[in-house]
Amino acid sequence: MTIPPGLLPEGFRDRLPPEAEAIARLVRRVLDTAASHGYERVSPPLAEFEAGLVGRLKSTRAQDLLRFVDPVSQRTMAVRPDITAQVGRIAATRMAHHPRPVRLAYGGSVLKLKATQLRPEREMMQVGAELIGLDSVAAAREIVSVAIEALGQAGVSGITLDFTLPNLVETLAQGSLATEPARISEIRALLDAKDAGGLAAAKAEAFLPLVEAAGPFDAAVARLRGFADGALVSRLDALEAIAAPLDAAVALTLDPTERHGFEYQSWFGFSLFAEGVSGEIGRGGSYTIVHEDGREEPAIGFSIYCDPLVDAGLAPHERQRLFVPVGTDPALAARMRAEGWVTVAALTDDDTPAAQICSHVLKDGAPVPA
Ligand SMILES: N[C@@H](Cc1c[nH]c[nH+]1)C(=O)O
Repeated sequence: MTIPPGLLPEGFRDRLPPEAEAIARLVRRVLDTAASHGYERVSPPLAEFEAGLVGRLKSTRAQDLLRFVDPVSQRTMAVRPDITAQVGRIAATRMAHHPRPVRLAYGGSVLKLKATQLRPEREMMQVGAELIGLDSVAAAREIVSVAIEALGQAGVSGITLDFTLPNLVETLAQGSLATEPARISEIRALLDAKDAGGLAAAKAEAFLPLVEAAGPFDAAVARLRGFADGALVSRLDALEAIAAPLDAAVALTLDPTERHGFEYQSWFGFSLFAEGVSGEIGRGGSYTIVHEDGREEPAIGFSIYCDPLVDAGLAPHERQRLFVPVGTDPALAARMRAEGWVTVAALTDDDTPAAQICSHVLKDGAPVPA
């Protein structure tokens, strides 16, 4: 079968102007915000040995990776589906002796093996920050506030933050809601489906309050406090402490059993949404990095997905384009650029502002609308 020219595999695409620039700018703004809080950039490779991507964080599975045999090393390599695991590898190896906590930031493409209905694209631009060495309330507060500040700097408004407690069900099942290990996955599936009837039929009514509580943060916390389990109470206290300093403009919700996309997160997780954008724009939480000697280290971080934001028309290009006719003094064009204009030089006499998508033309030394 011949592949038509220009056809890309399903889930892949070219970004054209102005979207390619909008993505780059979004990445830049998030990284600049993270840098201003002390997060230094690392740049791991696009692909690496499969073993490096699966072992480091709990529950990344080899079958979820796009794998191939490297003709050079003859070993199985995989394209990264998430940069967090690579940052974990760096922190556990080359930066293992760096004083803790280590603050690192990253931005780059990731590749998912399969698209989802909500996200048909398989390649995505991920940008984020990780704090390694701590997963305390103070660390969570910092990570959540840097994520929200970064989105604000990138021009994203109408943010909703949905808290979750990724390993709560396991904790309760080993504690006050003692459950046989064999039944935990059945109960998890019923909780995922928010199947109250199913939980009752499975004689797991004790977990029902977790389904019923999901919703706006304050009301959800109040409901769950009635559930009064020691482990849950301490997590609710932690969530309240994380939520307290947040800008009132950020809408807060809590879905205590949401775990979709939180395969490796531990006690704390959150998803980010923005008005007018379908699906999540970011996600984060606490997790554990496994070192070479088996030692486990706590960490916490966030990732923002730039594609849905740009697809929704956010982060538009605000600089205006100025058409510079043939024969213009280069020093004048340079002055315009210094003033913030994008200058587009005509290289032939028949070029036009319309052909160069210019909003203005340089005429008699000054910009005038085209
Ligand atoms: N990398 C995770 C989010 C995350 C960052 N740090 C911790 N969790 C994701 O994209 O789902």
